[in-house]
Amino acid sequence: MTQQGTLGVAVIGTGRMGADHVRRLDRAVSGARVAAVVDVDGERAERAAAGIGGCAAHTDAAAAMDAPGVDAVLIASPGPAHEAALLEAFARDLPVLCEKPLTPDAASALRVLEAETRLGHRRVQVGFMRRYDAEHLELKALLDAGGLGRALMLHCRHRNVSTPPGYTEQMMINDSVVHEIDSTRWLLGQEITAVTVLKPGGAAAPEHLPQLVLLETAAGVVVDVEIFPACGFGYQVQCEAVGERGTARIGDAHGLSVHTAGRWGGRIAQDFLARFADAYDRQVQCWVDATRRGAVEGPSAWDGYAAAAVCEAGVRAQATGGRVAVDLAARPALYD
Ligand SMILES: NC(=O)c1ccc[n+]([C@@H]2O[C@H](COP(=O)([O-])OP(=O)(O)OC[C@H]3O[C@@H](n4cnc5c(N)ncnc54)[C@H](O)[C@@H]3O)[C@@H](O)[C@H]2O)c1
Ligand SMILES: O[C@H]1[C@H](O)[C@@H](O)[C@H](O)[C@@H](O)[C@H]1O
Repeated sequence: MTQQGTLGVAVIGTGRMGADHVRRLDRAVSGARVAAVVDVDGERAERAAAGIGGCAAHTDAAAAMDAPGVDAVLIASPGPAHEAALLEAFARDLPVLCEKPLTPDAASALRVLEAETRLGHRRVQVGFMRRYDAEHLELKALLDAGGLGRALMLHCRHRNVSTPPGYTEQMMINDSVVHEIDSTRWLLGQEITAVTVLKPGGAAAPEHLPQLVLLETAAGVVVDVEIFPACGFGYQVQCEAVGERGTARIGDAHGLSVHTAGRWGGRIAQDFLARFADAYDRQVQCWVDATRRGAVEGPSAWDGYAAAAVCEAGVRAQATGGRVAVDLAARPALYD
């Protein structure tokens, strides 16, 4: 860190999410600066570094981590590239904020977990940003206080306007429902034990049509998630908790509601960058603050691994049409 204690961050991957984090670290977050950016596409890295004083552009993550002034790493490359970057960061004992998913499958997530366990201390915060969203925090506080009595069900909806090029059916689980998997574990404080996937329209449902993902938890809570990856009209993340003594629901905010000329209506966010802007800011600020104090907080590598294990069961449930039990390794004491 510099004399003033400013955290020098290397951002790996400067695509949609990485570029947004570069802007956030440069302009919205206090106590940090972008010391280096990395992208396998060198021109993209150069564009991300342009205008940021003292920020070097690299095409190799290891070289960026060794550059002067780099104290911490933010990984925003695609999921399959996360394991290699995490292991490079561990080799240098650098703190990491890693975008979700920790890695795209349970075996590689377990390797990361074991590598961090060998270090003997936590190094990773995983980018499950909903844990920093004001509405999700309010719902969590209500559930923790027992405001609904014992929780019994969650009804969730996760809708995107359209699918990006190369989107696959498995990405509905690995890329999108992974968020509901993490919020279920976090909101309820329970592991998920089984997954079933139902496909309206038949087994050969194409990847732009909605699916229903059913999660069962260790204490018998049932969670249904509608994942609709190309709904066409907006980006929606909704969750209704049902307890023994009442219900509570988040995600309905439409901003300004206008009633005029026999009609009423509001707006719907078009993407996650708009809907979760405050949550991303809070997530990165909390990571910077904790890192400057020498602490590691927030969603852990265990949370990343557990989510990957549930996703793996979910992808199998998608393929088989059956109920698939989640196979979870024992939790190392580091994550108690
Ligand atoms: N938390 C959220 O809401 C959220 C939203 C979107 C994406 N994400 C996550 O962020 C990550 C990036 O997603 P995106 O939408 O920005 O993808 P993207 O395709 O827009 O950008 C990825 C970038 O990484 C670069 N890249 C590829 N391999 C690399 C490597 N080995 N080293 C360095 N750079 C590499 C690519 O050239 C590209 O510029 C993914 O893990 C994704 O799941 C999270
Ligand atoms: O990668 C994105 C991102 O993680 C969003 O938060 C999620 O809502 C989308 O469904 C997913 O495709």
